[in-house]
Amino acid sequence: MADITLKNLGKIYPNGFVSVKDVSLKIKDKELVTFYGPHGCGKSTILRMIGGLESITSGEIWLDDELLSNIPPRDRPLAMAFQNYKLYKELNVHENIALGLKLRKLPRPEIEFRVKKAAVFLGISELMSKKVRKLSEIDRQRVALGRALVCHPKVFLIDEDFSRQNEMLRVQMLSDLRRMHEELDMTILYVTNNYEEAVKYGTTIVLMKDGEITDIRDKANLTDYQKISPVDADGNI
Ligand SMILES: Nc1ncnc2c1ncn2[C@@H]1O[C@H](COP(=O)(O)OP(=O)(O)OP(=O)(O)O)[C@@H](O)[C@H]1O
Repeated sequence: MADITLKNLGKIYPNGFVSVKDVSLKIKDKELVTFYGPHGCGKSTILRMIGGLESITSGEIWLDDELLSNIPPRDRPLAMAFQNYKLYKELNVHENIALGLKLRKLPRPEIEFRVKKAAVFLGISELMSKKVRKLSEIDRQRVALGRALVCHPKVFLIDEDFSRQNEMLRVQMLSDLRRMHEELDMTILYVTNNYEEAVKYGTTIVLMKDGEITDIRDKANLTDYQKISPVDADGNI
């Protein structure tokens, strides 16, 4: 289970800027939620607060029945995808994927089982003994996904920033994520400035403006107009 509940969440940066205002949202287990809104509307701040990279000014974040702020960021059952995925280029693919599990001192057979399973899922089984520095960017991205996958995260957080400059990487990552969502039943939160993408991949689309949620749209119930436009009849997001 991985229900996420945001209760009256707020963020004021130290310089006084109010980035997120009183956001409440319930994300159900196994949803793929896309956050869409103009630059600076607070989407990434919400993701960073969930991930523990940013402190919360007010409100609460719950993961199922646990208050997330009680769990140190490194112990949260979350995975985050970022542009710089910190792979060790001189280690091979297997070593990179297994690294987190070895640090946690999991039994070797369990590590082997998880690494193999992730590699098959991501289609990189043939690459296990290759050094990361010899891989293409797409395969490196998959190794990074593999490293997250083997830790069995309940929730995946992705900011589109991670591949803003490379369209091919981005499309590949999104299709891998969709498979992870459909086949591994993961809860995924994805932040984007591209409405078409938000609708294509999201099961729920959260629209934001000026630090607030303005609409929550269920993909299954989108009108023809909402399928192509974030803007309502009054011209607002
Ligand atoms: N450390 C900070 N100090 C002050 N203001 C900040 C800080 N980080 C972000 N902000 C401001 O908070 C607002 C929300 O930022 P955030 O990155 O969450 O927006 P976003 O919706 O994800 O935008 P983008 O699509 O450009 O990434 C922006 O106006 C940003 O300038």
